[in-house]
Amino acid sequence: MNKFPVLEIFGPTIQGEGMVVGRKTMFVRTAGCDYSCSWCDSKFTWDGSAKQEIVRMTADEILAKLTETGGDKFDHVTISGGNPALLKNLNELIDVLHDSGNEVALETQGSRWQDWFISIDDLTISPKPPSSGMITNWKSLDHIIGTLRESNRLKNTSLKVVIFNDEDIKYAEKVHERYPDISFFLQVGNDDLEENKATNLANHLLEKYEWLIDKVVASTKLNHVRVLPQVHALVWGNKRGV
Ligand SMILES: C[S@@+](CC[C@H](N)C(=O)[O-])C[C@H]1O[C@@H](n2cnc3c(N)ncnc32)[C@H](O)[C@@H]1O
Ligand SMILES: Nc1nc2[nH]cc(C(=O)O)c2c(=O)[nH]1
Ligand code: SF4
Ligand SMILES: [Mg+2]
Repeated sequence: MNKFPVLEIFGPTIQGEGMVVGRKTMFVRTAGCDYSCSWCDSKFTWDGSAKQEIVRMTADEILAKLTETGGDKFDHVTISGGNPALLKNLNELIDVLHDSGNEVALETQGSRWQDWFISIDDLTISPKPPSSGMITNWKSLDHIIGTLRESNRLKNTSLKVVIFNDEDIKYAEKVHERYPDISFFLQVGNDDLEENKATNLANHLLEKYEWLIDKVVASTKLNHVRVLPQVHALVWGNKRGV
């Protein structure tokens, strides 16, 4: 069996973002990313600072740890990172999770395709706007969305763009125009990753949320969309493992 680099296994908690926001879920966070977003809230997955915490685990070992941590208090597992789409054999984990009665969600940025995307129940693709410092490879994104469409998986797929400024709004409009039939989410960007008091962060992020709502309401190109904050950031602030 293949081993996967795991940085965190936690929960049950709620999915704080996007298409299944509020859903009770466990999290598996893999190490390693092909991007380096300026505002990444999970930099420890790729900047080397948590290198000694990475554990190489088989799918069975991950399920055992999920069960040890969450008991029988979960039936949904979200895989995030880093970019879990760097892991070619992750189908092994998805199969083990499905076989044990779980639904499986995945968070990725849309830079790499994997064949196992078609077995994900809740697939979130989060292309990165200009504020991240990353450049979108539209060919890759077209290929990913096109393959999901041909495989009849668009019902299981969503796009989620994190917004920090006006340029990011323009980028979100472009993404939504390019893939109009995919469930589309705009998410408040957290620009204060150092704040360690949850209530201070919540007050700040709620102001950002109001700004984002105002922008989307005023846009003629963002109609069939949803606007959300990171609910976990409102409740627990910048705490890790929630
Ligand atoms: C940490 S990433 C891991 C998965 C994948 N690498 C990706 O970016 O989609 C999970 C989600 O958190 C979002 N995110 C990261 N930093 C953020 C921040 N400072 N504020 C709001 N959302 C953020 C990402 O855009 C992504 O949708
Ligand atoms: N509660 C909670 N919801 C989340 N949604 C996406 C997360 C992520 O870091 O990928 C995340 C996370 O870390 N915690
Ligand atoms: S793609 Fe995701 S994990 Fe990678 S740097 Fe950007 S936000 Fe962080
Ligand atoms: Mg997060």
